[in-house]
Amino acid sequence: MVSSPSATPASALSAHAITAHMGPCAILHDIHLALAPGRWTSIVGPNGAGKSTLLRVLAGLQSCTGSVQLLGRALADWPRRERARTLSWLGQNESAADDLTVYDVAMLGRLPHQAWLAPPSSADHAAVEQALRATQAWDWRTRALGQLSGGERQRVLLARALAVQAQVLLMDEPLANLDPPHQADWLLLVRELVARGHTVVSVLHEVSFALQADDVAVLAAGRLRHHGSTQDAASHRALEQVFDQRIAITQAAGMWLALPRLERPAAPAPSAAAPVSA
Ligand SMILES: Nc1ncnc2c1ncn2[C@@H]1O[C@H](COP(=O)(O)OP(=O)(O)OP(=O)(O)O)[C@@H](O)[C@H]1O
Repeated sequence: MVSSPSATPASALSAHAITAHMGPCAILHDIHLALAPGRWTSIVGPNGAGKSTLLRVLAGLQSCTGSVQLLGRALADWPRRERARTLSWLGQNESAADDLTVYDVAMLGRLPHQAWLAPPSSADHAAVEQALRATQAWDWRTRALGQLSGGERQRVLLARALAVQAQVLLMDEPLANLDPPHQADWLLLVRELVARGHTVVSVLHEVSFALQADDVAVLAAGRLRHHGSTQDAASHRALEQVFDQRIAITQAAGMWLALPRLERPAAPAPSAAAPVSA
């Protein structure tokens, strides 16, 4: 079990009355969300729903009104390095120096643990090796990041996030570019993290993968439409609804899966006021 700076907080992460703007546009509207410790939550919703923005708010990377609490303490009250050791972040299309070796990229995850200008400790090296092995990236450790394919690169960036050994991990589209075996490996990895008491929050487009989480937060048009267990029928209905009934959630091989509905939605009936063509 991972340690917590405050005595068993009710939420690993919680958002209170979050509203976020991009320029004049409101992107998130009055979001209230409490994520229990030791669980994996998927954030799901249509394109543009505000999923990445919400994840960035939870990470303290996006300005907003309202407040976010990490382990019971306001995000803004955490000393920077302590927060960086406690909350790890894997962003979408992350940039990283292409000239760095894979090993050095993963070592960046250890920066919050290192004293200013101090060389990496044996614990840092051990954490980096463990993370690179967990993502099957260890064999490329001397290669430059810029020489890797999209999926290989994603596994190195995942290793960087794992090397932090943070109690809370936030991942935006962690499955991007991963092939099916490595998607399955990611799933197993997250389950191991959660079994060890970590809290994981991931934005996932692939609804079938999102349904393997403990909980799902369903967003649409910047509003939280539903938050509940992935096993609950209410969660399935919320997902089908925000995707305009174009998916059907069904059980197969003991798992909940989302299947595409291939029939097109019925066209709206012509309005009485519509002009009649000659
Ligand atoms: N820099 C920006 N300026 C203006 N609007 C933005 C900016 N970044 C994002 N948006 C808008 O904010 C909304 C939410 O974006 P966000 O990336 O959070 O959505 P998302 O649910 O993660 O989408 P997707 O599934 O397509 O990745 C979108 O309508 C998007 O166009």
